[in-house]
Order: sequence, then structure tokens, then C-alpha cells
Amino acid sequence: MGVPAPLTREQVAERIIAGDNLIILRNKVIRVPPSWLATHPGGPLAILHFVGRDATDEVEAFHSGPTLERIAKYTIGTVDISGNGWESFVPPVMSGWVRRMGSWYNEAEAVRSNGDSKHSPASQILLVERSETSPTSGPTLETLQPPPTSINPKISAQHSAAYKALHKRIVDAGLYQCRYLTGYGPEIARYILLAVFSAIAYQHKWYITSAVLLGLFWHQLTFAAHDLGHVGVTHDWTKDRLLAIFIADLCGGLSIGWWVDNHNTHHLVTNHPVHDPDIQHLPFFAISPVFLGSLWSSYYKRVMAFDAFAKFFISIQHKLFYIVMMFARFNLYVLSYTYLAKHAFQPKRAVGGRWWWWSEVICLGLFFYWYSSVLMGIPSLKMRLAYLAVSHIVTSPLHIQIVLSHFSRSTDDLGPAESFPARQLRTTVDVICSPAIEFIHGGLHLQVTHHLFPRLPRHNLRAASKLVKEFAKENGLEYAEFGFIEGQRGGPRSVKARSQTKSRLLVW
Ligand code: HEM
Repeated sequence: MGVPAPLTREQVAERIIAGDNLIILRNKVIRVPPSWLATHPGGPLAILHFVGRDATDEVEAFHSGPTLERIAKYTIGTVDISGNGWESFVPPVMSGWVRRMGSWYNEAEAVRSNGDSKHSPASQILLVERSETSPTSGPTLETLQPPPTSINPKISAQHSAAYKALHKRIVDAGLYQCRYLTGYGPEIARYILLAVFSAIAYQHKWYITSAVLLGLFWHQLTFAAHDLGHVGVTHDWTKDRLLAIFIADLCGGLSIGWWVDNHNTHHLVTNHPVHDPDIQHLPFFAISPVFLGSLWSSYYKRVMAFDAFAKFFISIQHKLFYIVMMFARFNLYVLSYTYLAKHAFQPKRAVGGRWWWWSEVICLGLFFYWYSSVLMGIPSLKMRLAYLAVSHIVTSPLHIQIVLSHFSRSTDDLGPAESFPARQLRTTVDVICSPAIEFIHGGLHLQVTHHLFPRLPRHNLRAASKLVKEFAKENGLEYAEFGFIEGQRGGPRSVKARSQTKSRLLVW
């Protein structure tokens, strides 16, 4: 028997329309079984956002070697990627289509841009609440066709090839190796010192000092939880997750499961107004540019209303920026517990089973026990409230930094033709800071490199970012970076600029 002929674009499209989740990896067509969608450790949306697309760079960035071999076992054929590579389709989920009980369901209506304008590129597809007249039968070939784009497929293929070469340089330089002693040793010493000094201050009844130190402890711990959530420390899912549950849930009161789920989606559709949950977090819609029109969030499965309340807060969002950031951690509690409640009866993931859910619930219970005991041990109500507020407000530089890392960058959707590295460099920015004080930013100031290589241990990001800068220069891509203070000036200003910009949706 000869080698089967590569599948044509039409054949791939037909199978997607028939309900198959096909993704392209190098020249292979991978069919992800429906059962795997619900149990995928990276969540179903990670896969759904790549149906019909060349997902090689994303998949190789997010999976370990053995997992990549496992993924290859789902190959059902090949495609011809000579020339400029595979011309990606628009995944059905990006047009509001999902499969439920084996049938297509239109959960939101896709609004395609009318063409290039000051406010939206021709490639932009947003989602709005579905109307009575929304189609019900399923996506069509037309739905899958990519919108017009300014992206040159030849350049995109070059970026992608250069990224693969860069990834190899990073692997060959040993930058995936975690330096436990010299890398994490000082971190662990810092966490212990902050916790111990906070306890000592508390015992001496220096409550505000204790609250500040506790806030600093949480602030620093977040970075460790972040690395563990990316399986970037031991590179073993179970070990990293157990450590992360201890740090995030028991010490910090936040769900690591919630964080990993939405954070991975954020990494894959960075800054997309309707698909990136990280720019939709703040119930204080004011900060987020996505609320400039009533849109549908494919992650939260709800309409983000552009109502009178939202309009008012958008008009003053630049004034509220720091106030909202001061209390951002409370919002993370809400998101964490809602996530765990929603996932109580969901099918167990392929890695982690149900134990992760129970461990999180138990550790969160223990967090509430120890933190409320701390508060109740303070004699006056006024001081208790001050302790609660100060310990949370001290963590706010973290939230400001994360917001700056993405909100100051483009939220345009340039369509599936844009390469993974080009998209990450366009939507992400570094905060410049000296190595001596970079522990304050926890490695996340090197956000661009982190986004290109999410599983890299944080202490190797600086070395990797030198290679990324060379890559960006050679490929004519902007590597954006600014100082933290400079970013503060630009950050709230850019938020203000957005408040004054008309809705992208309204412009259409
Ligand atoms: C048949 C297809 C797939 C299989 C078998 C698979 C398997 C896995 C496994 C076993 C993990 C746990 C981490 C690891 O062992 O490396 C994982 C995590 C993940 N996968 Fe997949 N995956 C598939 C497709 C995809 C696709 C198409 C994407 C999108 C680009 C994706 C994105 C992710 C993400 C974001 C994570 C989380 C990584 C992290 O926690 O840092 N996966 N996947």
C-alpha cells in the first residue's frame, strides 16, 4: 500500500464541520477525541481555539517531550505545508460555535469587521449575544474561512520557522533546567523570612507591620505559584501541582486550578477582547477595553454588558485605576471559589483526577481557618479591618504589573494567519528592571519571554530574553519594554485613552 495522499483543505474543513476537532502539528493532522477535550489538563478551550489551525508553535511551547509523543499518536493524516505552510481556518469557537451532546450549538453571534478602520482591523471577529435569527445548524465553510488580513503569509511562515530555531537554542542552552539551589533557594529563604517576621510582629502587637509583611509574603508567593502552575519547576505535573496547592490555596487563599485554567487560555489568545479571560477579570469593567461594547466572553460564557453602569465607570476608569488595583485580590477570591463550585461535578481531568479539587477545597478551608484566627486574635474591630485591608493592598503592585504587561498593548485580533511569536510580541511588554531588584517583579517583568516559553523556570528568563531580543531584531518584530514608573505614566494614560475612544463595536 502506498502512502495516503495528504488531506486537502476542503477535506479538513468538511471533517471539522462534521464535528471533528482537527489541529495541524507540523504536517500532521491531529484528531483530538471528544473525550480528551473534557479531560485535557490544559482545559478544553486551549484545544478548541486551535481547531483548523497550525498549532505547532503553541503545542510545542506548552507540552513536555513525552506529551508531544503522546499527541502525535492521534495523527489521522497529513497536509501539504510546502510553500508558506498551512493556511489556518477560523476555529468554530471563535465564531461562537461549540459542540454539545454531539451537536453544534451557537452560543454567540460572530460579528466580522467591515474592513480596516482606525478602530478595528479587517481581520477582527468579535462575539455578541446570539439573536433570535442566529443560525442553528452548525458552522459552514464560510464560517471557517479566515477574514481578510494584513498579515503576509510568507513573513508569518518565516517568523514561525525562526521561532522553532529559537526554541531549539533555548533547549540546547539548558534553560529548561531548574536551578533549585541558586534559583529557588533565595526565594524560599525570602518567603520564610517574611512569614516569620510577620508572625513576630503580630506577637508584639505591631499589627500593621505584620499585615505589611504578610502582604509581601503573599505578593512573593504568587510568583512561585505561577511557575508551579506552568509546570515550570519540577516539570512533573503532580509534584508541581501539589506544591502549588500548598502555596496558592493554603497560604494564599486562591485556587491554583482556577488560575491555571484561565491563565493558559490567556496565553493562547492573548489580549483577544472576547476570548482572553485575563483581560475580562475585573468586575470593575472600567479598566478593561473589552467593555466598550456588549460582548460575549467565550471563557466566562456570559455577556459583558455595555450598560449605563459600565459606561459611567469607563468614563472614570483612569481615575479609579489604582483604587481598583488595591482591592484586586478580593476579586481573585470570588473568581477562585466560583471556579471550584462550577467544577465540583465536572469530569475528572486526565492528569490529577479528582484529588486536586478536594485538595484545593481542604486547603482553602485551612486558609480561612488560619487567616480568620489571625484577624480574630486582634483585639479591636477597627484594627482587624485595617489588618485585612493592609495585607491585601500591599499585594497590589503585582496586579498593576500584570495589567501593564498586557493592557498597554494591542487588543486587535489579527486572525489565525498571525504567527504565535508575532502575536505574543505584539500583545505583551516587559518591565525593565535591574537584576538586583528583579525578585520584586518575580520574573514576570520578562513577560515577553515568559509568553513565548511559558514552561521556562523564572530564573532562566533573563538569559532567554537576550536570545528573544536577537530573534525579534532579526525578524523585524518589536520587543516592547519600559520602566515600571514609565509604565505607570503610560498605563493609566492608555486606560484613559481607551475610555475616550468610541466602542469598536459601535463604530461598525
Ligand atoms: C491530542 C492533543 C493533546 C493532548 C494529548 C494534550 C495533552 C496534554 C497534557 C498531558 C498536558 C499536561 C502537561 C504535560 O504533560 O505536558 C497538557 C497541558 C496543556 N495543553 Fe495539551 N494536549 C493536546 C492538545 C493541546 C492543544 C491543541 C493545545 C493548544 C495549543 C494544548 C494546550 C495545553 C496547555 C495550555 C496545557 C497546560 C500547560 C501548563 O499547565 O502549563 N494542548 N496537554
